Amino acid sequence: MDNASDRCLLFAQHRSDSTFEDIPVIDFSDVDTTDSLKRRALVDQIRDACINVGFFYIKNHKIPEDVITAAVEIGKTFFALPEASKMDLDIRKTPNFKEYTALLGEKTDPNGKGKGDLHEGFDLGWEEIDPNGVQKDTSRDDGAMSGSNVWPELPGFREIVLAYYHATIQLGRSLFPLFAFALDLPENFFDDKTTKPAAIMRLLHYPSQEPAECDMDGQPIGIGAHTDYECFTILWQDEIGGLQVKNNKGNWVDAVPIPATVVVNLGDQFARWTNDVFKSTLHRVINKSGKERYSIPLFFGTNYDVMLEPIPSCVSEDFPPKYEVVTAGEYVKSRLEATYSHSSVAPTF
Ligand SMILES: O=C(O)CCC(=O)C(=O)O
Ligand SMILES: [Fe+2]
Repeated sequence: MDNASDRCLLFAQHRSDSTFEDIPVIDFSDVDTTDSLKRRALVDQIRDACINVGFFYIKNHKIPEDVITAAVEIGKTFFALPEASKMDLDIRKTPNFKEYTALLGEKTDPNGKGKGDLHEGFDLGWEEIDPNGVQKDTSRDDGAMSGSNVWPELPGFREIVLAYYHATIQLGRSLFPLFAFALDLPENFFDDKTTKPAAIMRLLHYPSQEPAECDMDGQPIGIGAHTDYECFTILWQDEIGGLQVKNNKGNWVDAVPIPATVVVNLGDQFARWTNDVFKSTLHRVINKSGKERYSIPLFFGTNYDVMLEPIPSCVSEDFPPKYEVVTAGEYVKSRLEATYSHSSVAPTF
């Protein structure tokens, strides 16, 4: 393949005509292999999932189970605190979309008919782990979500949550060379674009909804239909279920919980960068299980100042650029502002 048009054709050939009914499960046991055939086999599965589904599960992801369990449990402890103490950390009191969002505080589908999303969340951004437990000033001034984290006064919370955060960041970093390979780019293509990655993590809690509340007609929904804003999301979900992904036919496909996996889905930064060769797929959550649901998405974006311009292998005369070029930070910030804009109390951006 020696010109962009041929490569676009190649990507188009990978696009299957049929719509997906299941989300593929990809085994990452061989992610560090030096065997080029095995690596290519892994990349082929990833390319196929990125072009046709926009979602895949990873099994053998190497995030230690005890690190996950500890983060989930301390998250449950946080959400069980009295509402007043959680509201001390209200996201509207900080300039960079950090800390606590109450039930109905967000409306992830700004066009949705409901009052907002039926979940509460705790948001944090990039922060180094200090072995002495001393909080470093990690504030950055290069875009939305870049300021320092603020932590609840819950013993162990910061260390436990950051341990999960950094284990998941490590998995995220191992994905970029694979995505680059899948796009016929040098494997280090994303290295200089992810030196200060926008890596936003959320602890989420979804109360159960009555089935009658799920008719989408003016009623709240766990999280409204949306695409994610960054390059990709790594999502841990518990065994309750409720995440749904929209396929090409317009049907909602359940992303059923599979033990010992994480879900990866592509976001809008990749869709813009690849001129929609990689899909940023609509998804939503409805928890009608009768039980509480917990999940932890980590949104892995590029440095905020990176221009989201289509990579050459994804544009040609037949596939002209679809999106206006903006920086990654401007894009994420505009989407976050839309998500919170329905609230009666405006955040202090
Ligand atoms: O909780 C989930 O399963 C999905 C959350 C999600 O889509 C998001 O936070 O963007
Ligand atoms: Fe999402």
